[in-house]
Amino acid sequence: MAESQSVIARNYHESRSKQVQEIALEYDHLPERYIRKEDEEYGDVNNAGASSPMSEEVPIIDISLLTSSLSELDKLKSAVSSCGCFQAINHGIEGSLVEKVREISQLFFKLSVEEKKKYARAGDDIEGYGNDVVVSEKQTLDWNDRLYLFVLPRNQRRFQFWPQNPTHFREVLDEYVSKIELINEFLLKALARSLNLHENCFLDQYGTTATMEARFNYYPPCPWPERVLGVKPHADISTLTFLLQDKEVEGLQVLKDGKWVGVPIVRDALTINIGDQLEIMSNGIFKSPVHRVLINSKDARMSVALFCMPQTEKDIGPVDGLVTDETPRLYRNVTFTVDSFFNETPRLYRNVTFTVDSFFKNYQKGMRAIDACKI
Ligand SMILES: O=C(O)CCC(=O)C(=O)O
Ligand SMILES: [Fe+2]
Repeated sequence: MAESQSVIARNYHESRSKQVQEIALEYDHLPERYIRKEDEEYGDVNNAGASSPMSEEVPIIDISLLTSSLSELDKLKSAVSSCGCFQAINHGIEGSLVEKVREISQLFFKLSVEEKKKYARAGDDIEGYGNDVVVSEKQTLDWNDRLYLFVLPRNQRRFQFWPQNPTHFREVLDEYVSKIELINEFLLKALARSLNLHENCFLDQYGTTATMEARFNYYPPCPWPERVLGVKPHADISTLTFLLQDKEVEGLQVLKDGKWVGVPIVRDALTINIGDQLEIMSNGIFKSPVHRVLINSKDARMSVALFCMPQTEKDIGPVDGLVTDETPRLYRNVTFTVDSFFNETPRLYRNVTFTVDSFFKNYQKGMRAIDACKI
């Protein structure tokens, strides 16, 4: 009894104080806190460990054609209305910049844990370097270390969390963020046109000082890959998410018609998915997909996600043209805010409040933030 208590205590302490990268080096045991539970899975559990990269399930869209080709626009609409994600090619970001983004991520995660901890997240914060955010003692932890940064608005950046090593980290990230800002705007217009709406209808709700968050993900290999998940099933709270996948190591899956579908690596492509806020704005036509990340026993995997969000505290709701007698409003309005993580006195709004911490709390309980907004 005393022994098992001490094992529990050891596991608990480890999951709080150690990064996954450190745990992965001790090949003798897997802390309990990381072992996945069946009741946290979505979809067909028999399919839970399967990885089936099927490129036809996640369409490749040539986004340079979206202003000139109606068939490409239609292909985009059908992709985001079914699996909710696509692989964007010809996005206009030079290959050399994409490579640099991968490189700064790689160089950062290669630093010693002590060096990385200079940018460590505070216990009650999301921003910074760390592993899974702990909101409950029962929560299963993701097999993932990350660096989380609020990159927009520019005047609210907290540079104490932006690595100075590698030295070009800040410059490269800033350049990449500027490019993604433009693609995000371009795509929001194209998505509106694909529904025969005024091209600014999503952008009008978006506001003038948008929010963007960056998450650099590092997934160490695990000797028991089927017992952990890199990221638990979740949907993003964003409007659009831009993901730079690892160049060689797969792992991302999206839930499509109750089955997990692998998202293959497509050279030079950005993997883009709809987030909850665009599902709400489109009154449910565009789907914010549930997705997760599998781990393997041999190779570490890296990815960089940029989450584009509207200006905080703006009212977000289904756009006028999409609410009709035949297609009634499916969601209440939401207001997106960035609250401190353990804020015990949440601010009240007229509408449902979508906070980053409510997202994490729902996520850790296996629920979706968007469920609270359904009528
Ligand atoms: O690493 C990936 O491929 C996906 C990561 C992800 O879903 C996230 O950071 O929200
Ligand atoms: Fe995600």
